[in-house]
Amino acid sequence: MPRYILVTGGAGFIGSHICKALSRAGMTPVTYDNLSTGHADSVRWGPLIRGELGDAVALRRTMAEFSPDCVIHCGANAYVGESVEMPRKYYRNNVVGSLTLLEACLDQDIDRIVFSSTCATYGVPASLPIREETPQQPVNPYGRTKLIFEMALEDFAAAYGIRFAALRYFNAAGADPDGELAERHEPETHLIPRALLAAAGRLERLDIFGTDYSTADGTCVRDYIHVSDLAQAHLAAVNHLMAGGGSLSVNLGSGRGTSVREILAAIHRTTGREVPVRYRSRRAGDPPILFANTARAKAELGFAPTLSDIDTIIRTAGPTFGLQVTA
Ligand SMILES: NC(=O)c1ccc[n+]([C@@H]2O[C@H](COP(=O)([O-])OP(=O)(O)OC[C@H]3O[C@@H](n4cnc5c(N)ncnc54)[C@H](O)[C@@H]3O)[C@@H](O)[C@H]2O)c1
Ligand SMILES: O=c1ccn([C@@H]2O[C@H](COP(=O)(O)OP(=O)(O)O[C@H]3O[C@H](CO)[C@@H](O)[C@H](O)[C@H]3O)[C@@H](O)[C@H]2O)c(=O)[nH]1
Repeated sequence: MPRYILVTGGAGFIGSHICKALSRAGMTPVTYDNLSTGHADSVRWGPLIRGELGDAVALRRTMAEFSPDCVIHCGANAYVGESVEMPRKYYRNNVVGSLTLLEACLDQDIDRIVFSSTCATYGVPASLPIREETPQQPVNPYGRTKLIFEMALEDFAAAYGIRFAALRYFNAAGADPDGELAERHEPETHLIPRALLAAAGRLERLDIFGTDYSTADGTCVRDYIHVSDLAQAHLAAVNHLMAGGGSLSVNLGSGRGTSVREILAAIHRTTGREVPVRYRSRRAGDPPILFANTARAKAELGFAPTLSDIDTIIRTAGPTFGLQVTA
């Protein structure tokens, strides 16, 4: 009997890497995706069901057809800036759509859910490194929609006996080391792909948003985690729930902070290319420093990243943009 795992957003950047990892572990991912930002040609390891999170009928039909052991819920809108301008879209998709999915799970007796949450739920953290107990005080609509669904999961778990893993990703980056998948967002807003586009001459220059932060070099610090490491953490979470493990909320990061300037230095080191830059003012809503305490991921899921050093992240992402990288 094939073991099916339903992956919403499986055609997206992170979801497609998760599907590959599930397949390698002997499971069959069933992608449920409306292809709003995902790509059909990234769905290679199981069926693609083209559908909306808000479509309760299609969700129930898909669940009845495959009887998945677990749902991994990656489908969402995920641009912080857009969420400030278009909160309606974010509440509709990330809250109403996610609740429609959760109710369908209840109705179809699917009681294991892995959720793509985010360190954006912490807002400007009260202390560093960020622990799971650090107060969650999101500073933008995107982070709030993700926190609302975390709360729904907790309430549904207490009342209806579902079990969940809320995985709070830090900054996903890099690409499949085999070169089968890439980060393909349109528009691309993330730092590393934009910097690589600039290094490759496909973008005139990279805007650096703020050089006056109270960090060592004045630029923002983030915790970059390789997308294939993230995928492995999802496998660990699925296995945890399948083995009867309890609900948990876990940070997924490398545990290290890297500044914007350090990213540019790594690109120079690994590709030999300078990134042409322009200095701009701060981007609204950007916390100065975010990085994870990773102890719980290690203790509860046995998860430790192996590809998340910056040079490996750049080396795996570089070829997507036509850049030669050092071995
Ligand atoms: N990229 C990051 O650094 C990061 C960090 C923290 C959390 N996350 C979360 O991880 C998840 C995946 O992010 P990503 O970077 O791969 O984004 P992505 O845009 O590449 O993937 C999202 C996928 O969800 C699909 N989708 C969106 N709305 C849908 C709907 N209503 N019905 C069906 N499918 C829908 C899209 O078509 C796409 O394939 C998101 O939930 C995001 O909030 C991402
Ligand atoms: O052209 C650019 C793009 C970004 N940055 C800076 O680079 C850092 C990283 O930015 P970006 O790559 O856009 O990621 P975040 O804004 O940190 O958001 C990502 O990481 C979050 C977790 O930290 C997730 O929740 C979001 O979904 C995901 O988009 C920030 O300090 C930005 O100000 C620049 O200086 N220039």
